[in-house]
Amino acid sequence: HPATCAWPKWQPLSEVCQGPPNPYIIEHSQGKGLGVYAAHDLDVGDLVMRESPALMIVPPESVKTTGYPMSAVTKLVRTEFEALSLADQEDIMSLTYHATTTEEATMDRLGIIFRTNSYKTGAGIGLFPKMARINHSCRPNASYYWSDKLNKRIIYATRKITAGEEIFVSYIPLLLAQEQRQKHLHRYGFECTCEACAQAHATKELSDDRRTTLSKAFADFEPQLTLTPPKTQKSKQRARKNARSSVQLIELVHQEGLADYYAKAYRIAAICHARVKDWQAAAIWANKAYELKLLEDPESVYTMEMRNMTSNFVTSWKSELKTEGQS
Ligand SMILES: C[S@@+](CC[C@H](N)C(=O)[O-])C[C@H]1O[C@@H](n2cnc3c(N)ncnc32)[C@H](O)[C@@H]1O
Repeated sequence: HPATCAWPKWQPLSEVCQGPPNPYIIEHSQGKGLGVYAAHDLDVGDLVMRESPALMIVPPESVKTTGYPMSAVTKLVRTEFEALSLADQEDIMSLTYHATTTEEATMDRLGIIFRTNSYKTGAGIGLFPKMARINHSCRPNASYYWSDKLNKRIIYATRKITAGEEIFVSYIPLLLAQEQRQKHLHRYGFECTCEACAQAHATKELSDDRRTTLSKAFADFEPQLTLTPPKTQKSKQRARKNARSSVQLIELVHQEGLADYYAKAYRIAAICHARVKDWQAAAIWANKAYELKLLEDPESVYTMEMRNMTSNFVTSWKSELKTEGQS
């Protein structure tokens, strides 16, 4: 390999550098059917899988109360499926599925497989037969994004993963108490026994509290995330309070081990500290968010946003230091 090949860190595959064998293996997972395991140690940001959809559809508009019109989806899926090779069709039909009683009465097996295993891909929904073997955890160690440019879905480690450890993503929103999470998971047909759900009662209550507090805090912060400086005495006071609360938010998200939400919390802290002109803290938090966003998707608008914020806050911090030095 050339010296520039930094596999398995994120890097577009070149013709020269194909990297070592897959960073994952698919094997039996106790009580969960098949699962995906790390073939070697993985660091935060390391690539786990990159896969193009074996089948992709652009669904009709989703209805707020009932979701996608499943009969239309099933029809689209069937058309795409019939254009595939026999081997690809067999691969898809071997995937696990779970159907509700209504689904069993109204949908065919292919439609149900698609519903249980598909993921969003920008404007479409795709089926990725290898990724479809990844099981769910309410405290996952991996996350994903869709790259339009590569036409691939990318799964990367969000925590350190040791060789042999199972790789998990989340199928559902995670800032919910266990009971609500379980309701979301019913459509996949299993009772979750992940490390977050299997905790003893008292620890689980604490975990539920943290998740509901985080959910409310993220929603409360949202309308206040502007870089316009506060003008009135009252809004200055609120901005100072927000800066303190944003640090508590980070502590909470770390305590809960929800790596999927770290960058979101760092971004909030960066903006809140910029509003009170604490440029050093603002720059540090923005840079932390940038580092995570960069690992996830170097080209996303969120990565660019955090890069710009970091550079602006560093500039303000430098000019503050210069002014202090002159006085
Ligand atoms: C997308 S598939 C994942 C791969 C699947 N284990 C297989 O063998 O193909 C989703 C299905 O996996 C199982 N599953 C996923 N996460 C699980 C978990 N945390 N506990 C138990 N079963 C799980 C459920 O049967 C679910 O419907």
